[in-house]
Amino acid sequence: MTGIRIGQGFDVHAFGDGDHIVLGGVRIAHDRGVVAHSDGDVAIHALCDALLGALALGDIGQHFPPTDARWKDADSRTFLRHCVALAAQRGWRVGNADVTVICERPKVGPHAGAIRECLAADMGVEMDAVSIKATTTERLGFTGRGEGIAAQAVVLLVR
Ligand SMILES: Nc1ccn([C@@H]2O[C@H](COP(=O)(O)O)[C@@H](O)[C@H]2O)c(=O)n1
Ligand SMILES: C[C@@]1(CO)OP(=O)(O)OP(=O)(O)OC[C@H]1O
Repeated sequence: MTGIRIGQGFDVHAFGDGDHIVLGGVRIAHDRGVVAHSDGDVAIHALCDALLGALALGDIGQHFPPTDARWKDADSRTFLRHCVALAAQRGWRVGNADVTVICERPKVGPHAGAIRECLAADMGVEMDAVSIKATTTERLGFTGRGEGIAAQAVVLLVR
């Protein structure tokens, strides 16, 4: 078996009532919340799917079914640490990860440092192995209309 694996993930949640969102494990004050079974952390959900993809182990909904009451309002960091443990059990560790968040608001840039710190801790890597970026869609589409937030992630696993 070769010494590297790559995976990618994508997640979307609709905005709903609330006064904050959780992104990359960090609580960010906002005039909307997200509609989700868990805490609705799109960055971590995309990262989990990237990890599970690299491992060819299905997707987040198969490991943490939205029909399971255990995951109601769950802290998504639990999911991320579980996916990293699944990788470790198979001899893999995270090489680096790159996440793009897609929304008009909130601004992600001011929180990037805290998010990278949080994700790096959960993945057992240095902060310089974790990238978080953000983009608007120039007011186009569902993110552009402020209806929801999306994230995509790419992860490299190494032996
Ligand atoms: N939710 C967001 C969206 C964007 N940013 C930062 O603003 C820059 C410009 O965004 P464009 O969509 O106009 O390219 C972007 O490069 C990010 O640095 C952000 O922090 N949060
Ligand atoms: C995270 C889980 C947990 O039940 O539910 P949601 O918070 O709704 O998030 P989603 O991105 O739809 O992934 C599915 C589930 O695994």
